[in-house]
Amino acid sequence: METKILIKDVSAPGDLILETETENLTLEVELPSGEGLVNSKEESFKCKLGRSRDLQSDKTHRTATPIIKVIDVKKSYTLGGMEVPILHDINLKVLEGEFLAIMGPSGSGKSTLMNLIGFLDRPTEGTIIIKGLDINKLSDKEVARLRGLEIGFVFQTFNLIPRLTALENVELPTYANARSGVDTHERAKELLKLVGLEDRMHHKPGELSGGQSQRVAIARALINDPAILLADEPTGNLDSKTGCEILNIFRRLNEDRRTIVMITHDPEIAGYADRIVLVKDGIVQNTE
Ligand SMILES: Nc1ncnc2c1ncn2[C@@H]1O[C@H](COP(=O)(O)OP(=O)(O)OP(=O)(O)O)[C@@H](O)[C@H]1O
Repeated sequence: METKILIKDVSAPGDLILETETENLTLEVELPSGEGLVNSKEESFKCKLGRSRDLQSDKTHRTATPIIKVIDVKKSYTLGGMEVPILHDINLKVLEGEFLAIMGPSGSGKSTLMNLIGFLDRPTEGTIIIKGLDINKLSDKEVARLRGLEIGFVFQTFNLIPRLTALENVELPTYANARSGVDTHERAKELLKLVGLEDRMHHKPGELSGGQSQRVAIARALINDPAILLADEPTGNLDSKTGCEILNIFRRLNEDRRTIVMITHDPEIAGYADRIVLVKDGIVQNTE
């Protein structure tokens, strides 16, 4: 039996919010009953690596508008008084609704690039524009707010707070930034249901498996309904089956219009994305 959820009003407390603030669209999401984005009973959700034909043909949610623009960006670190260049003249556009994989060898600058895209760091030179806003023209406070509302992060090591429950971890970002009119407690519960952790809400990270922890991290990343999800080796600490389930969650989120940028060194995992860019020695080797 399937449950149909019709999401109409993003402002009503308790609603599952899957829309951006600016695009007040009606959206239908069909989920297997009680399973959210994860179906542990396997049937309706095939865990298969690689792009499915359906995925490639159904890209109606993608627009031609770049949501991320990286323009002539350089990044250096100062080490022992010396400036060490890490990224050289990076130019990259990510379209709204796109699923992009960034690949490259260890030390090539992938995480550095992701930190810049996620406004966790500022470029030494060049411009980064997220949703039309130029980081160079924003104060630290404005950058923090934009990051808190529009960007969700998922890391290889989950980065959950050990003494907080899954539910408390998911709610945590809303103490710093939250969208007005949203019941964040209810939304955190809905998101945990969505990732299949309804029965683990009150467990602490030490009582969860790696896959469950990563699902909590994904729910946390979605708590403020960000337009962009940034994932740095999200399956790096997981076995292949669990990693595959996480990738399927990303795929569903992307089908629901979320822009995803994922770092990976694994070509098979990168094959899940719409497009792959290669970073080598601090240079983007291909932009298409
Ligand atoms: N805060 C920092 N200070 C100095 N050097 C840094 C800093 N962060 C990263 N680096 C250096 O920048 C280079 C690129 O690091 P980065 O983490 O971006 O690579 P990566 O491609 O993500 O690697 P990996 O796949 O191993 O995670 C490395 O040589 C690293 O030592």
